[in-house]
Parts: sequence; structure tokens; C-alpha cells
Amino acid sequence: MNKSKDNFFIGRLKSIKYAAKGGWLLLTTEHSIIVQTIIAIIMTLVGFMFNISTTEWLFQIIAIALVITAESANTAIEYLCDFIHPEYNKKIGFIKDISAGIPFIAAIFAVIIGLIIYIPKFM
Ligand SMILES: Nc1ncnc2c1ncn2[C@@H]1O[C@H](COP(=O)(O)OP(=O)(O)OP(=O)(O)O)[C@@H](O)[C@H]1O
Repeated sequence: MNKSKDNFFIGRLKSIKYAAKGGWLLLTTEHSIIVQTIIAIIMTLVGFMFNISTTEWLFQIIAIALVITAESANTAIEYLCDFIHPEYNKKIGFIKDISAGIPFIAAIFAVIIGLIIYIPKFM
């Protein structure tokens, strides 16, 4: 194997290591992500309780992943905003509001998915 291939694989392995570190930091230090993770665990237990189908599991898992991913992106944008402009700034406020809209929209669709899965179980 030549040097450039070595560099490619070592580079990819390092990227995975940094990404895993980022995921771990989000899960262990960010309150919004911890809350979403707790909700994800509760919804997983509810899924087992109601014995939801494979298709329902797939949609529920996608909904959970969508919300946690969106919340993570929002967290990163908030940190970036605070780093580049810690003082009050109208544009930063606008960017943060828009960024907060990302998990908000994801959460709306996750709730819709949840309602579609669970409302029929009560009928
Ligand atoms: N530097 C700033 N300049 C102007 N407005 C800001 C600034 N920082 C925060 N804001 C306003 O306050 C809102 C909340 O910002 P904040 O950074 O506290 O996020 P948050 O949603 O409370 O997130 P978290 O709870 O994860 O810290 C923003 O959406 C924005 O409207």
C-alpha cells in the first residue's frame, strides 16, 4: 500500500475518532441533547410497550435521529455565534433564532410521526 493510501485511511480513521468525540461531548455535556436522548429512550420503551411494527420502528427511529441531529446542528451554530460575536448583535440574534428553528421544525414532524403511529393504538 502506498503512502497516499495510508494517509487516506489514517485520515478517515482520525475523522471518525474526532466525530465520535463530538458525539460523546454532545451526549454527555449538552442539556438539550441529553433531554432529547431521554425522550428517545422513553419513546423506545413506549415502542416496545405497544409492540409497534417494523415500519413504525423505522419511522420512529428516523424521527428520533432527525430531532437529535437537528438539535446538534443548532448547538454547533450557537457555539459558533457565541465564539465569533459574544456581545449582543441583531444579526447574531437572527441567526440563532433561525438555527433554533431547525430542531423546532424537526420536532413538529417527529410529533406528527408519533401521532400517526400511536393514535390508532388507542382506537
Ligand atoms: N449575542 C446575541 N445577540 C443577539 N441576540 C442573542 C444573542 N445571544 C442570544 N440571543 C437571543 O437569545 C435567544 C436564545 O439564545 P441562546 O444562545 O441562549 O440559545 P438557547 O436557545 O437558550 O440555547 P441553549 O439553551 O442551548 O443555550 C436567541 O435565539 C436570540 O434570539
